[in-house]
Amino acid sequence: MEATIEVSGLRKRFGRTVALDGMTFSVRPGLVTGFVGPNGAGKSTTMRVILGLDAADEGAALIGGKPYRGLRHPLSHVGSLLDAAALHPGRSARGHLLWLAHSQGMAARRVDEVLDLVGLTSAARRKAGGYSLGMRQRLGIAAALLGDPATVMLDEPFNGMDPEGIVWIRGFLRSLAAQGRAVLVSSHLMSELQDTADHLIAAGRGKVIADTSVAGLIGAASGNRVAVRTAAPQDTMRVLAGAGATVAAIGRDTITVSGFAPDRVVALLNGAAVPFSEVSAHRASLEEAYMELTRDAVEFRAPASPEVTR
Ligand SMILES: Nc1ncnc2c1ncn2[C@@H]1O[C@H](COP(=O)(O)OP(=O)(O)OP(=O)(O)O)[C@@H](O)[C@H]1O
Repeated sequence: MEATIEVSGLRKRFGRTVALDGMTFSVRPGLVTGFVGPNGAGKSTTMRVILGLDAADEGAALIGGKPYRGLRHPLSHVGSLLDAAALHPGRSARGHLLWLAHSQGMAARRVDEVLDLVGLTSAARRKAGGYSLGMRQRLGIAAALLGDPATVMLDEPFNGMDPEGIVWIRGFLRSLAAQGRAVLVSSHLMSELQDTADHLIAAGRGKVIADTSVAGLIGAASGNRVAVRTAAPQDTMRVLAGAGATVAAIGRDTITVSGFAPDRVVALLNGAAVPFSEVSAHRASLEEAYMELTRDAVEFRAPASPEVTR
């Protein structure tokens, strides 16, 4: 079966709340697709509809061309992590997975394989009630992989992960995609998906507001911009905006400049005796690219309101 998810025209209301308002996108094999958007955008509801846990009022969700309920051995087609907290606290990780494997007619050997894949082998016999949220996420991911599915769908898998866990999960998601699987990962923090997602579906108010490759998004957001690192951001902005550049503050000590080549930026700052530690071609972070996409960036444009740069 092909590793794809196709969602078309999903609509769903909970009473007066419109959770899904025509959600439409597809997830392709061999890529990590980030599913992003603010709280309440409809990400979890979409995933629940894909898995047949919620019924849509309208529209269709297909996994490898079939609705979830039409899959004969669902866990071998799609693995999912929706709520890592939903565990029996008295059961060990191994016990939990054995129970799941048994209910699906899978061999116990596969349980040890997935425990190893997610790095839980040494904690496998401890009770899950004592697990940190990060360990529960790993256990949830192990459960998702039990059936060696072509499609993997994880809702907020970075939640509760420590920095080491975040690095691990990024690499892990990349390896799942490299094996040809279709991987859909939701997050409301863009930084989590940095260097991980190949493609991005951005949702807002129950529908898709952007469906784009990450490389294209970052390329477009980077533009022909120059990044300046400086301990004097206000002076830097004043001088460069005064000379006609479009400038934007993207961090405490980083300014981006459009319209000027790096050597012109250096000459202007030197000429005005403004200190800086680095001037380089700018590569937008995923978070920055997303902010631009959703037009949240704070921008200072040259002639518009010079007083803001003072
Ligand atoms: N079972 C439910 N009953 C009532 N309203 C619900 C239910 N599930 C979701 N909603 C509402 O539907 C909307 C979409 O919620 P959803 O959880 O899908 O968003 P989300 O993008 O996953 O958000 P988050 O990032 O917070 O998980 C929200 O307004 C939410 O309050």
